[in-house]
Amino acid sequence: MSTLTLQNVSYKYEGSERLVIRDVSMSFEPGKVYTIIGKSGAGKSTLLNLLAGLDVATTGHIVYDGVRLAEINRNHYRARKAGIIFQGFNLLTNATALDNILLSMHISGVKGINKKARALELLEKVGISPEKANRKILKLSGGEQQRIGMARALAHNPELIVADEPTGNLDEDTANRVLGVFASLAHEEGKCVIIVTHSKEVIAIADEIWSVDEGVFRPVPVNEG
Ligand SMILES: Nc1ncnc2c1ncn2[C@@H]1O[C@H](COP(=O)(O)OP(=O)(O)OP(=O)(O)O)[C@@H](O)[C@H]1O
Repeated sequence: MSTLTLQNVSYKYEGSERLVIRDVSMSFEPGKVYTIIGKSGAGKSTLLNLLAGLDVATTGHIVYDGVRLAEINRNHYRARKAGIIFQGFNLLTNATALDNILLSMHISGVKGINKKARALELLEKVGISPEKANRKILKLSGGEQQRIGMARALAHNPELIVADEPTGNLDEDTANRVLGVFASLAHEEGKCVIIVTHSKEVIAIADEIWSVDEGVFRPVPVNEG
């Protein structure tokens, strides 16, 4: 398992002079849940995009497994190392939940396991029954789709899990189930889990809390989160 390190990372969007991430240096370790909190527009999603390899730092470096993300094949990084749970990460709506996951496994080159059994097991973990697994995405609710997105992100057994408001659409019981999955990924399977959230329940499972304000990141004592 590898550490994800940010070395003096700053970022500005193309065409803009304003830094939305300002000189961030921090490390994300395996085996921990991190939450990132902060006001709307503070820079949380921008940071997640950088960690997920969807964009590269304007200055500074993001290093994973000893290599700079800017210098590797980031498609490969996303397909093999990182599991990304974003609101806008669309599922194929005309395919079943199960097929969405099987397709993702195929793209990531998952081999040597019973893929269907693994997909059904992941869906069951996030509370999607085998009956719903065989339904087309467009016949499932927003919260169900969100959890299928989560199962899909976990399908290739990533070391790093990056999630943007993963409990946003969920009722309390379902949110608790999903939080249990995140906690067990970190604490039992040794994954690194990074979650952007406004939810107190999510913050409660964090080992480390970071607050972002105008692109500047600061640690928050866990009991004050
Ligand atoms: N594509 C873009 N081009 C230019 N500026 C952008 C772009 N996307 C976001 N921004 C700006 O960058 C800043 C940080 O945005 P970001 O989406 O990271 O905030 P956030 O903390 O995730 O907010 P929210 O909680 O509302 O999702 C904001 O001022 C936003 O307006």
